[in-house]
Amino acid sequence: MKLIWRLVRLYRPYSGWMLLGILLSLLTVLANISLLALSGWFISSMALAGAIGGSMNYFTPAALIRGAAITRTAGRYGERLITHEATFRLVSELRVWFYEKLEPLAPAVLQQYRSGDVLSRIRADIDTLNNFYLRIFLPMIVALLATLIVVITLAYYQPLFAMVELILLLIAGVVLPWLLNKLSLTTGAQLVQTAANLRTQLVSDLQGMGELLIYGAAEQQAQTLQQHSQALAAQQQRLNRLNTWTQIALNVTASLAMWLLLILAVPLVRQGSLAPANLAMLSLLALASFEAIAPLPLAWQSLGETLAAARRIFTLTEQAPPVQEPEQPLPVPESFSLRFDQLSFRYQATRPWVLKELSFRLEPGQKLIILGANGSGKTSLLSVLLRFHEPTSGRLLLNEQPIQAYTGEAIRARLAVAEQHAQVFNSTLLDNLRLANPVATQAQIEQACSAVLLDEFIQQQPEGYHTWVGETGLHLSGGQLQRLVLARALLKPASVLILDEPTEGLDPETALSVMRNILAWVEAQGQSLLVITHQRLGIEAEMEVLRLSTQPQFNQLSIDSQSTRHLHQP
Ligand SMILES: Nc1ncnc2c1ncn2[C@@H]1O[C@H](COP(=O)(O)OP(=O)(O)OP(=O)(O)O)[C@@H](O)[C@H]1O
Repeated sequence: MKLIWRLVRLYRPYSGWMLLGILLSLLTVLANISLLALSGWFISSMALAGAIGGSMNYFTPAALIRGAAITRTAGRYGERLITHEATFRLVSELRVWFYEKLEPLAPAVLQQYRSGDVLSRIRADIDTLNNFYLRIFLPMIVALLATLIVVITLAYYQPLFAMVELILLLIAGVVLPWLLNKLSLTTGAQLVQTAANLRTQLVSDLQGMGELLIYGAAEQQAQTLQQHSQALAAQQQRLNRLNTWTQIALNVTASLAMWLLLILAVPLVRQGSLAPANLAMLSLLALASFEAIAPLPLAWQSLGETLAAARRIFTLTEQAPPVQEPEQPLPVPESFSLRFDQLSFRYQATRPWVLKELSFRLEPGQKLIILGANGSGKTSLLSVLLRFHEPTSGRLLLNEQPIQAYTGEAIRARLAVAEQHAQVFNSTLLDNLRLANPVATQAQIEQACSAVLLDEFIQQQPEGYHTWVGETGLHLSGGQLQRLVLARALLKPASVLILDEPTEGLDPETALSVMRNILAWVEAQGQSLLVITHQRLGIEAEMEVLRLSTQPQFNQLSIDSQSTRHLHQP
């Protein structure tokens, strides 16, 4: 119930559209019921008038029948138009809402999910939420209102008719759907999960197709995919079978209603307390009213599927962001110092410490290398600085104010970062470079590329800066990709340039030249420079060097013996 209430709240901005959809749908159903009932009355009246040689005014009923037919057609058209418009608007808004909810969770929380899983939630689960209004909420409300109107109409002629009709409508609208729901709830939830597993597996297999072929594991993966597909088909088949049987039971109940009313009405006609023409009208009214009930079994069946999709979406969106943003943030000045003060960090309370009581300082314009072996926590340190993770204890100060006083966005706006496994987008070199600085001039872009020695490669390309880099930069060599990421970071107008393993994939000669050029670049821009690396870069003499221990209990940074200068210690 809580889940349904949360769904209703999401739909609230579209309540006007939804209400109009419900009204049009109710009008259509009532027009259809009236059409059948009036036709029954009209044909019987005409036959009776003919039989006794009497006359009757057939203009009014004929006009009413025509009116009902037109209302039914126009109502159906309007209802489809409005309900689908409302749903499409809602789905597009839902995707944006979901994306906005994901943003603060990236990357810390999203790392716990497979990329295909998140993709599946944003696409298929949100699509499934369509069902809630179209297949569940609307048919239920319309069925309820139509039942009320039909039962009141029948009660006007004979309370017993109303009672019989109500019982049969309840069987068709509540008992049958309840049974179907009970039988299909587990399968419905399994179906959502299996479909999600299948998509996740497909995305992951397509991304890693190269490795699967190299390790000869493609056949095995294909078998897993086949198992998921077969499970999905079996679940869909079971749901379809259940649905077909329910529809049959529903039709039988509708016919039963018509026959029972006929049987109950005949003695009344004989007694003269019911007009003969009303016999056909009331029994056809009873039969037609089941049209309003017909979508209910499917509505209940969709409920399992829809609630499972909603649960998967809400589980993700309701995760607490790893970092709390301040209510009244301080502005981040253009130039600032950073100070780690006895800072410790671990990813979870149950996991080992990654950083332990770390203290160091980065002043404006300072150039610092943090040297540490693999797994010593260099990238984690960067994650804390970028506000992707909260320090577990100790303080990180920006201009001597706790980092929590600033928003993550404002801090990141002042930092230019070339991450170790940075993402490049499936676009041109230029687009990827402009990401860091959309207003960069061509001259600035060329300078940055020349600093990282990428200019020659770009000039050799027939399409120059418009060369396509491919998915995750696949059209580039490892070294070219690394230099593209470095050039992108140089282009960002930031106070601090941070490079994580900047020379990864570069040959020693290129690496040294690139690092020297970067030093000159930050000098010219007046930026601070923080380099984190596991290997010496050959520029240590021109920077301050700190060494990070691999064992967090000895994590205090030591000043590297080979460095020439001393670090500002807090
Ligand atoms: N998202 C994460 N969740 C849990 N543990 C993590 C996560 N990321 C890193 N770790 C762990 O934290 C430790 C430090 O990892 P980190 O990537 O910060 O080291 P590093 O010094 O950058 O290593 P390298 O030089 O190999 O890139 C490692 O033991 C790693 O397994």
